[in-house]
Amino acid sequence: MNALAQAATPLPSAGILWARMLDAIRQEKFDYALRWLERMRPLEVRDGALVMGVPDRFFRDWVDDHYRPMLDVQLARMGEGLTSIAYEVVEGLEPDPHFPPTPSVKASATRPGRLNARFTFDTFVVADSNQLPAAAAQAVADKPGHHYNPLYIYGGTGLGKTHLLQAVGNLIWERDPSQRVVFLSSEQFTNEYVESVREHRMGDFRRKFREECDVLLLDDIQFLGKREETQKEFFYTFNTLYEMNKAIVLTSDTVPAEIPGLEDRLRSRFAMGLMTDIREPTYETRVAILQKKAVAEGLDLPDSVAHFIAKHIQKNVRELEGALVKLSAVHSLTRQPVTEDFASQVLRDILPAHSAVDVEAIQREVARFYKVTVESLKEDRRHKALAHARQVAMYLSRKLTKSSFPEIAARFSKDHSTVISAVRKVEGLRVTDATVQRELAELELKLGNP
Ligand SMILES: Nc1ncnc2c1ncn2[C@@H]1O[C@H](COP(=O)(O)OP(=O)(O)OP(=O)(O)O)[C@@H](O)[C@H]1O
Repeated sequence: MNALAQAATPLPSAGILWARMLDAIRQEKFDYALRWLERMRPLEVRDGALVMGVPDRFFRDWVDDHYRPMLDVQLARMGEGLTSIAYEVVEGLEPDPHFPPTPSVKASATRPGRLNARFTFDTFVVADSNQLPAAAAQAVADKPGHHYNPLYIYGGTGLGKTHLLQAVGNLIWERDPSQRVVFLSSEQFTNEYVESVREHRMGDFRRKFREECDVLLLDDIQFLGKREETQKEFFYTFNTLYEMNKAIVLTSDTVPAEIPGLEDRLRSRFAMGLMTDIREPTYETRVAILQKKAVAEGLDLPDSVAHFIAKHIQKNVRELEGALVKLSAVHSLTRQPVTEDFASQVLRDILPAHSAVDVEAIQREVARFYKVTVESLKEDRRHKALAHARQVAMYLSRKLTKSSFPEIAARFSKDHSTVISAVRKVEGLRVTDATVQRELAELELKLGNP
């Protein structure tokens, strides 16, 4: 038994299993992964799954997107018969004392909630496609409330908006921990508002966002347009903070004028400071990002392989990062040299040539196959056959396209946790149910992915 496992003896068996896994991962030198994994807390073993506590849904999706293959391999290697890792959001989760964090995230215990120490200006690659938003974000962090208030950053998915927003919060807090930095998404703002109304705690809500907030960082404000009452509340929050010269930074997938349902008075206020977009990275930027991330990951990435990946993954920094993490994980496990051939083999699922099919095409094919309508796949009806078709469509969307859980969820008008559980369910059925196995094989053949 290794030292960690011994130290963890008083923990339930989930703790011991996790200690063993972490130890193996440490020996494989997945230092980058460890910064994330060490922040999870083993909770229990349930239904063949090791259930891990995570601080929030964002964290869960990131770990699941980037480290699932590696975790699956480690889980299988333990030979305890566990088949998957499940996650549960645990409010106020702090690093487990049995698994002390690496120095880079040591401060995370007291860092304002939802701020992640990984997203800093140091780890952000500045290039033509993001120069202005990066400089503006830096200016806000240097003198909060004085420049560009509000700063409004918009652009496509996976291009670094959240990263910049977090970098502002981290830098302000690191320089002056007395600054009350509030970071959250507009969905979280909405949820907190609704909960406060329901529980008659509006006083607490207003205190949090108007009085006890020096810097408000609101991510993905495009969702604000959907809720009239929340918008009204946000309007007063905004005005109060603005009048007190408190810094406000907002991100969105589009300009205010194109956010459906957004009130005019908010539109005009969002435009009062600086509005700036992050564009898709150029070829050179993609190579630079890959090289910088490879250094952080401790991966020796030959130029030819960086160029190979940059050539194939063009739109999205999140995907570039995912590719690199996967490459690094497989390289550490197999010790195969990192060449273009190796990269094309390891990344075959995520390189575009293999993902020509999109979610809409999958919905059409699945609907035809199960003799239901595409519309019914997006409804809430729980009729058994319909639910199965919907789950299969979600599973195939995840498997055959490069879409993230939230992107797939949007296409099915569902919450992304619904997509995650659907995918898990069908993954299980694929192993245990011969009929489902046949259905999937046939559908994948039809979708051009034999
Ligand atoms: N210029 C960059 N330098 C380094 N990392 C980057 C850069 N741009 C994006 N990333 C990384 O890419 C990933 C996705 O970025 P992020 O989550 O900030 O995207 P986003 O624009 O907020 O996307 P979404 O709209 O889908 O939320 C993150 O892990 C982030 O660290």
